[in-house]
Amino acid sequence: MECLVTGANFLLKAVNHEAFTYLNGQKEFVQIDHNDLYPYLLVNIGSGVSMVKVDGDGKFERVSGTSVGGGTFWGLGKLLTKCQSFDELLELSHRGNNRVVDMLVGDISGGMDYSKIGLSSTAIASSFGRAISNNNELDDYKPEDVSRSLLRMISNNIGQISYLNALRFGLKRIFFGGFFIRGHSYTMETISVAVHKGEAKAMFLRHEGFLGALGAFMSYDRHSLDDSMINQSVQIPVDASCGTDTNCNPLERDLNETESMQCRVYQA
Ligand SMILES: Nc1ncnc2c1ncn2[C@@H]1O[C@H](COP(=O)(O)OP(=O)(O)O)[C@@H](O)[C@H]1O
Ligand SMILES: CC(C)(COP(=O)(O)O)[C@@H](O)C(=O)NCCC(=O)O
Repeated sequence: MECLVTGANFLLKAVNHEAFTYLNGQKEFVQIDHNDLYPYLLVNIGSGVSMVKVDGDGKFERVSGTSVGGGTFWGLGKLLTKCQSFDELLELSHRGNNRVVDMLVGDISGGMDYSKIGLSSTAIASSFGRAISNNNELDDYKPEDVSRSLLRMISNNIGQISYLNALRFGLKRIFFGGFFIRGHSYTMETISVAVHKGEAKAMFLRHEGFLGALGAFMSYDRHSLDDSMINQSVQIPVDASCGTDTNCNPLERDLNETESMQCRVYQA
Protein backbone atom coordinates (compact mmCIF):
# COMPACT_ATOMS: atom_id res chain seq x y z
CA MET A 1 0.00 0.00 0.00
CA GLU A 2 2.89 2.31 0.78
CA CYS A 3 4.34 1.71 -2.70
CA LEU A 4 1.00 2.54 -4.23
CA VAL A 5 0.82 5.87 -2.41
CA THR A 6 4.48 6.67 -3.12
CA GLY A 7 3.90 6.00 -6.82
CA ALA A 8 0.75 8.13 -6.93
CA ASN A 9 2.33 11.04 -5.05
CA PHE A 10 5.36 10.98 -7.32
CA LEU A 11 3.32 10.93 -10.53
CA LEU A 12 1.01 13.68 -9.34
CA LYS A 13 3.92 15.92 -8.44
CA ALA A 14 6.47 15.10 -11.11
CA VAL A 15 4.57 14.37 -14.28
CA ASN A 16 2.94 17.14 -16.20
CA HIS A 17 -0.54 16.25 -17.39
CA GLU A 18 -0.72 13.10 -15.28
CA ALA A 19 -4.25 13.56 -13.98
CA PHE A 20 -7.36 14.22 -16.02
CA THR A 21 -11.10 14.32 -15.66
CA TYR A 22 -13.32 12.41 -18.07
CA LEU A 23 -16.90 13.47 -18.60
CA ASN A 24 -19.16 13.48 -21.65
CA GLY A 25 -16.39 11.91 -23.70
CA GLN A 26 -14.04 14.80 -22.92
CA LYS A 27 -10.63 14.30 -21.37
CA GLU A 28 -9.43 17.40 -19.53
CA PHE A 29 -5.99 17.51 -17.98
CA VAL A 30 -5.76 18.99 -14.51
CA GLN A 31 -2.88 21.14 -13.34
CA ILE A 32 -1.96 19.91 -9.88
CA ASP A 33 -0.73 22.51 -7.41
CA HIS A 34 1.94 20.69 -5.37
CA ASN A 35 1.06 22.75 -2.31
CA ASP A 36 -2.59 21.88 -2.57
CA LEU A 37 -2.46 18.17 -3.38
CA TYR A 38 -3.43 16.70 -0.01
CA PRO A 39 -5.67 15.31 1.26
CA TYR A 40 -7.09 13.15 -1.50
CA LEU A 41 -8.70 9.75 -1.92
CA LEU A 42 -6.73 7.20 -3.91
CA VAL A 43 -8.87 4.41 -5.32
CA ASN A 44 -6.82 1.55 -6.70
CA ILE A 45 -8.83 -0.82 -8.86
CA GLY A 46 -6.75 -3.95 -9.25
CA SER A 47 -8.18 -7.41 -8.63
CA GLY A 48 -9.97 -5.93 -5.64
CA VAL A 49 -10.39 -2.28 -4.74
CA SER A 50 -8.59 -0.31 -2.04
CA MET A 51 -9.57 3.19 -1.00
CA VAL A 52 -6.82 5.13 0.67
CA LYS A 53 -6.96 8.58 2.23
CA VAL A 54 -3.66 10.25 1.45
CA ASP A 55 -2.54 13.12 3.66
CA GLY A 56 1.06 13.51 2.53
CA ASP A 57 4.25 11.69 1.64
CA GLY A 58 4.14 8.46 3.65
CA LYS A 59 0.99 9.65 5.42
CA PHE A 60 -2.00 7.56 4.48
CA GLU A 61 -4.77 5.33 5.78
CA ARG A 62 -6.71 2.61 3.99
CA VAL A 63 -10.25 3.72 4.79
CA SER A 64 -12.34 1.36 2.69
CA GLY A 65 -12.43 -1.07 -0.19
CA THR A 66 -14.53 -3.59 -2.00
CA SER A 67 -13.95 -7.08 -3.27
CA VAL A 68 -16.02 -6.25 -6.35
CA GLY A 69 -13.25 -5.03 -8.63
CA GLY A 70 -11.19 -5.82 -11.70
CA GLY A 71 -10.91 -9.50 -10.83
CA THR A 72 -14.70 -9.66 -10.59
CA PHE A 73 -15.12 -8.15 -14.05
CA TRP A 74 -12.56 -10.44 -15.58
CA GLY A 75 -13.64 -13.58 -13.63
CA LEU A 76 -17.39 -13.22 -13.95
CA GLY A 77 -17.05 -11.94 -17.51
CA LYS A 78 -15.01 -14.98 -18.47
CA LEU A 79 -17.64 -17.33 -17.04
CA LEU A 80 -20.55 -15.52 -18.64
CA THR A 81 -19.09 -14.80 -22.10
CA LYS A 82 -16.46 -17.53 -22.51
CA CYS A 83 -13.95 -14.80 -23.42
CA GLN A 84 -10.36 -15.93 -23.45
CA SER A 85 -8.70 -12.65 -22.54
CA PHE A 86 -9.37 -9.47 -20.63
CA ASP A 87 -8.80 -7.42 -23.76
CA GLU A 88 -11.39 -9.43 -25.63
CA LEU A 89 -13.91 -8.87 -22.84
CA LEU A 90 -13.19 -5.13 -22.82
CA GLU A 91 -13.47 -4.99 -26.60
CA LEU A 92 -16.89 -6.72 -26.41
CA SER A 93 -18.13 -4.09 -23.99
CA HIS A 94 -17.46 -1.41 -26.63
CA ARG A 95 -20.09 -2.91 -28.87
CA GLY A 96 -22.69 -3.98 -26.31
CA ASN A 97 -25.97 -2.50 -25.17
CA ASN A 98 -26.58 -2.87 -21.44
CA ARG A 99 -30.29 -2.00 -21.79
CA VAL A 100 -30.90 -5.50 -23.05
CA VAL A 101 -29.74 -6.96 -19.75
CA ASP A 102 -30.33 -4.21 -17.18
CA MET A 103 -33.69 -3.19 -15.74
CA LEU A 104 -34.14 0.55 -16.16
CA VAL A 105 -36.24 2.80 -13.94
CA GLY A 106 -38.55 3.30 -16.95
CA ASP A 107 -39.09 -0.48 -17.20
CA ILE A 108 -40.68 -0.61 -13.78
CA SER A 109 -44.41 -0.42 -14.16
CA GLY A 110 -46.82 1.20 -11.76
CA GLY A 111 -46.82 4.68 -13.26
CA MET A 112 -44.77 6.15 -10.46
CA ASP A 113 -42.83 9.28 -11.36
CA TYR A 114 -39.35 8.50 -10.10
CA SER A 115 -38.01 11.86 -11.26
CA LYS A 116 -39.48 13.25 -8.02
CA ILE A 117 -36.86 11.28 -6.13
CA GLY A 118 -34.08 12.22 -8.55
CA LEU A 119 -34.13 9.18 -10.83
CA SER A 120 -34.50 9.54 -14.58
CA SER A 121 -36.34 6.85 -16.55
CA THR A 122 -33.07 5.79 -18.20
CA ALA A 123 -31.22 5.22 -14.91
CA ILE A 124 -30.44 1.59 -14.13
CA ALA A 125 -32.87 0.36 -11.52
CA SER A 126 -31.30 -3.07 -11.30
CA SER A 127 -28.16 -4.34 -13.00
CA PHE A 128 -28.94 -7.60 -14.85
CA GLY A 129 -32.52 -7.18 -13.57
CA ARG A 130 -34.10 -7.57 -17.00
CA ALA A 131 -32.96 -11.17 -17.14
CA ILE A 132 -35.56 -12.17 -14.53
CA SER A 133 -38.53 -10.90 -16.52
CA ASN A 134 -38.46 -13.45 -19.32
CA ASN A 135 -37.49 -17.05 -19.88
CA ASN A 136 -34.19 -16.28 -21.56
CA GLU A 137 -31.14 -18.42 -20.93
CA LEU A 138 -27.58 -17.10 -20.93
CA ASP A 139 -27.15 -18.19 -24.55
CA ASP A 140 -30.01 -15.93 -25.58
CA TYR A 141 -27.94 -12.87 -24.67
CA LYS A 142 -25.14 -11.47 -26.75
CA PRO A 143 -21.77 -11.59 -24.97
CA GLU A 144 -21.33 -7.91 -25.95
CA ASP A 145 -24.42 -6.89 -23.96
CA VAL A 146 -23.46 -9.00 -20.95
CA SER A 147 -19.95 -7.56 -20.94
CA ARG A 148 -21.19 -4.00 -21.13
CA SER A 149 -23.70 -4.50 -18.34
CA LEU A 150 -21.06 -6.12 -16.13
CA LEU A 151 -18.57 -3.34 -16.74
CA ARG A 152 -21.20 -0.74 -15.99
CA MET A 153 -22.33 -2.50 -12.80
CA ILE A 154 -18.83 -2.82 -11.39
CA SER A 155 -17.61 0.65 -12.39
CA ASN A 156 -20.75 2.31 -11.07
CA ASN A 157 -20.51 0.46 -7.78
CA ILE A 158 -16.87 1.46 -7.30
CA GLY A 159 -17.71 5.07 -8.18
CA GLN A 160 -20.53 5.17 -5.65
CA ILE A 161 -18.49 3.70 -2.80
CA SER A 162 -15.65 6.11 -3.63
CA TYR A 163 -18.03 9.05 -3.62
CA LEU A 164 -19.39 8.04 -0.19
CA ASN A 165 -15.88 7.75 1.21
CA ALA A 166 -14.91 11.15 -0.18
CA LEU A 167 -18.02 12.54 1.49
CA ARG A 168 -17.16 10.74 4.72
CA PHE A 169 -13.79 12.49 4.99
CA GLY A 170 -14.66 15.74 3.18
CA LEU A 171 -12.25 15.00 0.30
CA LYS A 172 -12.62 17.00 -2.88
CA ARG A 173 -10.48 14.88 -5.18
CA ILE A 174 -10.57 11.20 -5.96
CA PHE A 175 -7.77 9.76 -8.08
CA PHE A 176 -8.52 6.42 -9.68
CA GLY A 177 -5.69 4.04 -10.52
CA GLY A 178 -5.17 0.33 -11.12
CA PHE A 179 -4.91 -1.77 -14.26
CA PHE A 180 -8.67 -2.36 -14.44
CA ILE A 181 -9.26 1.08 -15.96
CA ARG A 182 -6.97 0.71 -18.98
CA GLY A 183 -7.96 4.17 -20.22
CA HIS A 184 -11.31 2.69 -21.25
CA SER A 185 -13.77 5.49 -21.96
CA TYR A 186 -16.91 3.65 -20.83
CA THR A 187 -15.29 2.68 -17.52
CA MET A 188 -14.11 6.23 -16.81
CA GLU A 189 -17.40 7.78 -17.88
CA THR A 190 -19.39 5.46 -15.60
CA ILE A 191 -17.12 6.13 -12.63
CA SER A 192 -17.25 9.89 -13.25
CA VAL A 193 -21.05 9.96 -13.41
CA ALA A 194 -21.28 7.94 -10.17
CA VAL A 195 -18.98 10.43 -8.41
CA HIS A 196 -20.33 13.55 -10.09
CA LYS A 197 -23.34 13.75 -7.76
CA GLY A 198 -21.29 15.35 -5.05
CA GLU A 199 -18.61 17.96 -4.63
CA ALA A 200 -15.80 15.50 -5.14
CA LYS A 201 -14.20 15.21 -8.57
CA ALA A 202 -13.17 11.93 -10.18
CA MET A 203 -9.76 12.04 -11.80
CA PHE A 204 -7.82 9.44 -13.69
CA LEU A 205 -4.12 8.89 -14.10
CA ARG A 206 -2.19 8.40 -17.30
CA HIS A 207 0.04 5.84 -15.64
CA GLU A 208 -2.86 4.19 -13.81
CA GLY A 209 -1.48 0.63 -13.86
CA PHE A 210 2.01 1.39 -12.61
CA LEU A 211 1.53 3.11 -9.26
CA GLY A 212 2.65 0.20 -7.08
CA ALA A 213 5.54 -0.80 -9.36
CA LEU A 214 6.77 2.78 -9.56
CA GLY A 215 6.50 3.23 -5.79
CA ALA A 216 8.43 0.00 -5.22
CA PHE A 217 11.14 1.14 -7.61
CA MET A 218 11.35 4.50 -5.88
CA SER A 219 11.58 2.93 -2.43
CA TYR A 220 14.39 0.71 -3.67
CA ASP A 221 16.14 3.70 -5.17
CA ARG A 222 15.70 5.72 -1.97
CA HIS A 223 17.38 3.11 0.21
CA SER A 224 20.81 2.60 -1.29
CA LEU A 225 22.29 -0.87 -0.97
CA ASP A 226 23.97 0.12 2.32
CA ASP A 227 20.74 1.48 3.71
CA SER A 228 19.03 -1.78 2.98
CA MET A 229 21.27 -3.49 5.49
CA ILE A 230 18.90 -2.94 8.34
CA ASN A 231 18.95 -3.91 11.98
CA GLN A 232 16.31 -6.44 12.75
CA SER A 233 15.59 -8.51 15.85
CA VAL A 234 15.52 -12.21 15.02
CA GLN A 235 15.63 -15.49 16.96
CA ILE A 236 18.79 -17.42 16.21
CA PRO A 237 20.60 -20.24 18.09
CA VAL A 238 23.16 -18.79 20.54
CA ASP A 239 25.92 -20.94 19.09
CA ALA A 240 25.82 -18.65 16.13
CA SER A 241 26.10 -15.60 18.37
CA CYS A 242 29.83 -15.77 19.10
CA GLY A 243 30.42 -13.14 16.49
CA THR A 244 34.01 -11.86 16.68
CA ASP A 245 34.62 -13.32 20.17
CA THR A 246 37.57 -15.61 19.49
CA ASN A 247 37.35 -17.17 22.99
CA CYS A 248 33.86 -18.35 22.38
CA ASN A 249 33.41 -22.03 21.55
CA PRO A 250 29.97 -22.71 20.13
CA LEU A 251 30.32 -26.42 20.90
CA GLU A 252 30.39 -25.63 24.63
CA ARG A 253 27.00 -23.90 24.40
CA ASP A 254 23.59 -25.53 24.67
CA LEU A 255 22.50 -25.92 21.07
CA ASN A 256 18.83 -25.75 22.02
CA GLU A 257 19.22 -22.46 23.81
CA THR A 258 18.11 -19.47 21.83
CA GLU A 259 18.15 -15.80 22.52
CA SER A 260 17.05 -12.73 20.73
CA MET A 261 19.90 -10.79 19.23
CA GLN A 262 20.45 -7.99 16.82
CA CYS A 263 21.59 -9.11 13.45
CA ARG A 264 22.03 -7.41 10.14
CA VAL A 265 19.89 -8.77 7.39
CA TYR A 266 19.64 -7.72 3.81
CA GLN A 267 16.14 -6.64 2.84
CA ALA A 268 15.47 -6.77 -0.90
N1 LIG B 1 -4.37 -7.95 -20.03
C1 LIG B 1 -4.96 -8.13 -18.86
N2 LIG B 1 -5.03 -9.36 -18.29
C2 LIG B 1 -5.63 -9.56 -17.12
N3 LIG B 1 -6.20 -8.58 -16.40
C3 LIG B 1 -6.18 -7.34 -16.89
C4 LIG B 1 -5.55 -7.05 -18.13
N4 LIG B 1 -5.64 -5.72 -18.36
C5 LIG B 1 -6.31 -5.20 -17.33
N5 LIG B 1 -6.66 -6.16 -16.43
C6 LIG B 1 -7.42 -5.90 -15.20
O1 LIG B 1 -6.49 -5.56 -14.21
C7 LIG B 1 -6.81 -6.23 -12.99
C8 LIG B 1 -5.54 -6.37 -12.17
O2 LIG B 1 -5.10 -5.07 -11.92
P1 LIG B 1 -3.70 -4.72 -11.24
O3 LIG B 1 -3.65 -3.23 -11.08
O4 LIG B 1 -2.61 -5.36 -12.04
O5 LIG B 1 -3.90 -5.36 -9.82
P2 LIG B 1 -3.25 -6.54 -8.97
O6 LIG B 1 -2.37 -5.82 -8.03
O7 LIG B 1 -4.40 -7.19 -8.31
O8 LIG B 1 -2.52 -7.46 -9.94
C9 LIG B 1 -7.44 -7.53 -13.45
O9 LIG B 1 -8.27 -8.07 -12.46
C10 LIG B 1 -8.23 -7.07 -14.67
O10 LIG B 1 -9.49 -6.56 -14.30
C1 LIG C 1 -6.34 -7.25 -0.86
C2 LIG C 1 -6.03 -6.10 -1.81
C3 LIG C 1 -5.45 -4.93 -1.04
C4 LIG C 1 -4.95 -6.60 -2.80
O1 LIG C 1 -4.71 -5.62 -3.81
P1 LIG C 1 -4.83 -5.96 -5.40
O2 LIG C 1 -3.82 -7.05 -5.70
O3 LIG C 1 -6.21 -6.42 -5.66
O4 LIG C 1 -4.51 -4.69 -6.12
C5 LIG C 1 -7.30 -5.70 -2.60
O5 LIG C 1 -7.70 -6.75 -3.42
C6 LIG C 1 -8.46 -5.23 -1.75
O6 LIG C 1 -8.40 -4.20 -1.13
N1 LIG C 1 -9.58 -5.99 -1.75
C7 LIG C 1 -10.82 -5.57 -1.17
C8 LIG C 1 -10.98 -6.11 0.23
C9 LIG C 1 -12.17 -5.44 0.90
O7 LIG C 1 -12.09 -4.26 1.24
O8 LIG C 1 -13.19 -6.09 1.07
